[in-house]
Amino acid sequence: MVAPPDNDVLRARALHFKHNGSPALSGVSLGVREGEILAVGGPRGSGKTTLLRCLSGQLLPQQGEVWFNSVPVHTMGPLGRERLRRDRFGWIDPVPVLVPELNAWENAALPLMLRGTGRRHAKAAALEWLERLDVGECARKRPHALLQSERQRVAIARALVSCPTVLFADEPTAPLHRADRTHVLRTLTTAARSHGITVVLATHDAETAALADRAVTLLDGRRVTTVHLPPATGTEGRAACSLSA
Ligand SMILES: Nc1ncnc2c1ncn2[C@@H]1O[C@H](COP(=O)(O)OP(=O)(O)OP(=O)(O)O)[C@@H](O)[C@H]1O
Repeated sequence: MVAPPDNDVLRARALHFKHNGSPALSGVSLGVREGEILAVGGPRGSGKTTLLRCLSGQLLPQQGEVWFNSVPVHTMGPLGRERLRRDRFGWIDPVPVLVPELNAWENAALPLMLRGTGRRHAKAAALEWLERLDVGECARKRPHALLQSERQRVAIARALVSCPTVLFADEPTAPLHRADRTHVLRTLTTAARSHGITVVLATHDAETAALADRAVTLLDGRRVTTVHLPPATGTEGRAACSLSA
């Protein structure tokens, strides 16, 4: 087993994963460089979520390797992977999952408190992120009193609050109106770039993928060839298109 190159914070080698016998990933390999925003594109059911779950240690591939820096995630036990996720990774689901008994700032502050940060400091950091995501006024409301789009912004604040090494975002703007998506995505990508957070972003939306530094595309659990295009004037990030399966 050989660790990935130094500039890859994450690397997958020949990943295979089947859900109850049905293939979701069939030999996917990729590297994610430190600090980059990588979009994982592809149509529904192409394996994006399964790939992010394998990369983040939530699922163990049946074959293949996942490396986080020089750590072989695929050989770690459940406790080690749980600790890795708590201490180094952030996660955004397409649908916000918040703790119903906690208000918005307490939800957003959770990752810091789980790492042992004091309540005062955790609250200040959570409030700052809620403000940036335009839900500062919701700080004292519980999830049931929030709109779905507000809950998703709280979930995004929670994912960013601890400045994770890698943030996995699975269709993070799915519950938002189209008009809100660009603002939230820009907040997310700007925050990631300014804090050096590596982002792996699953999306089937080309506009979202265009905010990334690089895009890879899945089709039926396999990577398809990706070509990089130079940055277009007035747009953030670079575009990419897939040529062949
Ligand atoms: N828990 C599960 N049980 C059985 N099959 C599953 C399960 N999760 C995913 N699959 C199947 O695995 C394949 C890949 O699914 P996955 O969710 O990874 O794709 P995706 O590209 O993220 O799709 P979407 O854009 O719809 O979220 C699909 O055929 C899907 O139906």
